[in-house]
Amino acid sequence: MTQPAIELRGVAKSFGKNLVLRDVSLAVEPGKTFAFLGRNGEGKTTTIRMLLGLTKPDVGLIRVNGIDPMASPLELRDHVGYLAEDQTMYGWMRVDEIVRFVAPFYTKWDHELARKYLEEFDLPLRTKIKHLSKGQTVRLGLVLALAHRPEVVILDDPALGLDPIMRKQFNRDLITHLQGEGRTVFYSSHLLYEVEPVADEVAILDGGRIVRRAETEELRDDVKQFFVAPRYEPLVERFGEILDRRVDSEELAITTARAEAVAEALRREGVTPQAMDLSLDEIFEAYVAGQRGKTAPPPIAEDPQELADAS
Ligand SMILES: Nc1ncnc2c1ncn2[C@@H]1O[C@H](COP(=O)(O)OP(=O)(O)OP(=O)(O)O)[C@@H](O)[C@H]1O
Repeated sequence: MTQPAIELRGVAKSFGKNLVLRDVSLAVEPGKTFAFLGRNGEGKTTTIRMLLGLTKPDVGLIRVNGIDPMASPLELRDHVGYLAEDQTMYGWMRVDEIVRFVAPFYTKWDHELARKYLEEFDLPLRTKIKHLSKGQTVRLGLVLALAHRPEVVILDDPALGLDPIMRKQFNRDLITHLQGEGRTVFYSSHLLYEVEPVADEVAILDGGRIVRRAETEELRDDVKQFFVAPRYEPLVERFGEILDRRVDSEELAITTARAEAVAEALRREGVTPQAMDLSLDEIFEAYVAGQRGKTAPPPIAEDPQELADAS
């Protein structure tokens, strides 16, 4: 087996009494774009800081291109490009100045590539950073993260704060400049739909663990919502991993991660399964905020007429 580009094994991390990561294990194959998803505060940035050797795990093993980030932080720099969630740069520097400033930190800096990216991203060389738009700042961050041709690129919610058009543009830039060159991308986000167009695989972090890891197509096939009479709840419980359940008038709406098994079990009972495809956002929500344990009360109608109709 080839060495994974990124590997975490049994990683845990607490801050005081706050147990943020309980037991995180994952391996990313070289050349893949891996989306690391979780709600705000779930520990995505903490994981990334550990990959960069900035935070020490309490227990567990971390390797990036086979390098232990805590033991060899300098060696790691040459192999990794990093774009932070709120890239802060010296506002008084001009675009060309920051590129000249950052280049000597890397032994493999490619001046020609930096020049090419600056041109392709349409960045104004003589403009001060504080006068760049949010979109231009993110693109400049990308130039600084990529011009040393790192094998592994780590992006921490990079499109946060960009408008939808700019987010799409950012993803297009990623596809053009990273995936074409076979680099490994670790893309952290709290929005599944945002990373879906570029991700080969997604992992969902919740409660300090990876609760699901899959290709996006596989997720769509596996996770569906079924509408069944309440008496079939135990059957669905037996055959499907329940992620969410809600009462919807006379029926139960159950979201399961084993759609095929549930459909088959219902068919065996002579019931034609009513399965609904879910959007990626709904799938993500089911994993991180679903009502698994007990039947949730019906949603409260906000419209007074709806309330009157329901009574
Ligand atoms: N240095 C620190 N000291 C104490 N607590 C910390 C520290 N760093 C992170 N935390 C806590 O760890 C938890 C996870 O934070 P983290 O920034 O890793 O989450 P995240 O998933 O990246 O969130 P977001 O999407 O909001 O950036 C939070 O409760 C945060 O307050």
